[in-house]
Formats: sequence, structure tokens, C-alpha cells
Amino acid sequence: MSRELAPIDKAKFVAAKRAAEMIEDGMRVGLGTGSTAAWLVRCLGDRVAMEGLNIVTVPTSTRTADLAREVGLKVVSLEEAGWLDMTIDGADEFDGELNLIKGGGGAHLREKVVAAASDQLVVIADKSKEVASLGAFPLPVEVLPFGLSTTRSLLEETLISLDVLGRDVTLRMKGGVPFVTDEGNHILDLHLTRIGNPRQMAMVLNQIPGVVENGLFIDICDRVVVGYGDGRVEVRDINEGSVEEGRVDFLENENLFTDLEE
Ligand SMILES: O=C(CO)[C@H](O)[C@H](O)COP(=O)(O)O
Repeated sequence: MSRELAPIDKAKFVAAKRAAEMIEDGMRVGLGTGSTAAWLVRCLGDRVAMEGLNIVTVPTSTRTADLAREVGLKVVSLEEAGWLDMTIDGADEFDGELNLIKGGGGAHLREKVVAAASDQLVVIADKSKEVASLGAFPLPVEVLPFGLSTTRSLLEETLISLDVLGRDVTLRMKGGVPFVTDEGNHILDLHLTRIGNPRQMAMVLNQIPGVVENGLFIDICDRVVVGYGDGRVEVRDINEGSVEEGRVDFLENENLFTDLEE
């Protein structure tokens, strides 16, 4: 059954569809995690089925790996791929310098490793993810289960010394128990309101014993593809300093909206 998508889902689809067009035959592609990245996986599955596009993919989570296999993508590990031409991923926030907060889905550790192994990181997002300064979205920090309370106290002490408005630290829960990442760790979410100096924050957080990785992506993203619910799409390139505008036609892509859960 085909169904009408909500405007936010249309915007995510539009960004994903445009980014999927950047993938060329023979490429090694990193696949992000989250609802926008799921659209990308479906769009790539469609290109593989319709055009015979020959690519290998490295998913950033078990969720994405399951979906990628389901839509017919060839999945390999990062070890097997070695390096990647491009990774396409979602984000929770992006600013004017294309710095990001990621990890809303709890996958930012693998996402950062995969992005670092890629020639290019392309972020796909709806317009609501754009911010003047990062920090309204709680900043995810992946931490070891061992010494969790100690790590949390050290994080709280560190926040006092930094330029942030909020200092609340919460342990992410799922189903009444602490959320566990694909790497077997937990997530502490930092409710900072605004991060004055994201570069400094990213470096300082990773110095704390027990912290595995924070969700700030600084100077890693090359392009952001911004989708709108009416089909408009913008590709912003930080290296070129350019903005390209275009459109995605929903009717041409109706086959992708079938088989979605109601
Ligand atoms: O960083 C992420 C997962 O760790 C996601 O990319 C981020 O949370 C955006 O998700 P969505 O596309 O569902 O809004």
C-alpha cells in the first residue's frame, strides 16, 4: 500500500534521494543511522535494483545493516572495505560551518569512525536541523559501563569549567534500563542549551577517562543536503562555498513509499 508521507518525512526523503544521486558505480559507501539515513538506504536499494548500480556499503549500526541487506545492498565491514569514497549520514544539528551534533540514535561512535575513513562526509537533513549555534539538542557522549558514576561526575565537573548555559547530564534509558550501544556502552546526554566553543568542547570531553566518543563532528562534514517538504533541495558545499538548488519529484518515486509500515 502506498501512503501519503508527512511533510517532515518528505523533507527527509528529498534530502536522501538527492544524496543517493551522488553515488557512482564502483563506489564504497558508508551508510549512516536514523530515519533520514533509512531513506537513503531505500533510495540506494532502488538504484541497485533499477539501474544495476554496483556498490559496496559499510553500515554504521546493526539497524542500518539489517535494512541495507533487506533492500539488496552489498554489506561489508569497514575492515573489508578499508577506505570509503563517501559516507552519507543524518545529523541532529548542523551549523553554518557544517559542524554537527550527532548521536540522537546512539550510533555516533561508529558513525565518526566510518566518516573518518571516508573521502567525503555528506549529511542529509531537513531544514529543522539547521541552527545558528550548536547545543539545543542534548549532546550524546558514549561512555564505558565500567565506572559510569565516576565518568558522569568528571563530566559534570568539566562542564562547570566550560562556556555552556546548561549543565544537566542524563543517562539515556530505553525500556526502563540504560540504553546499550552497538559497542556495548552507555550514552550520557549533556543538556547544554548552547555550546560556545564546539571545537574545544569536543577535545575536552574526549580527554575524560571513561568517555569513548562525543557526538560533536568538527571539520568532518563536506556537504549538507537540505530537504524541504515541498520537494525543494539545497546542496551546501563548505569547501566550494557554494549552494546548489534543485527539486525532487515525489510522483516519480512513489514505488519507494510502498511497503512502509503504517
Ligand atoms: O546521529 C544519528 C544517529 O546516531 C542520526 O543521524 C541523527 O540522530 C539523525 O537522525 P534522524 O535522521 O532520525 O533525525
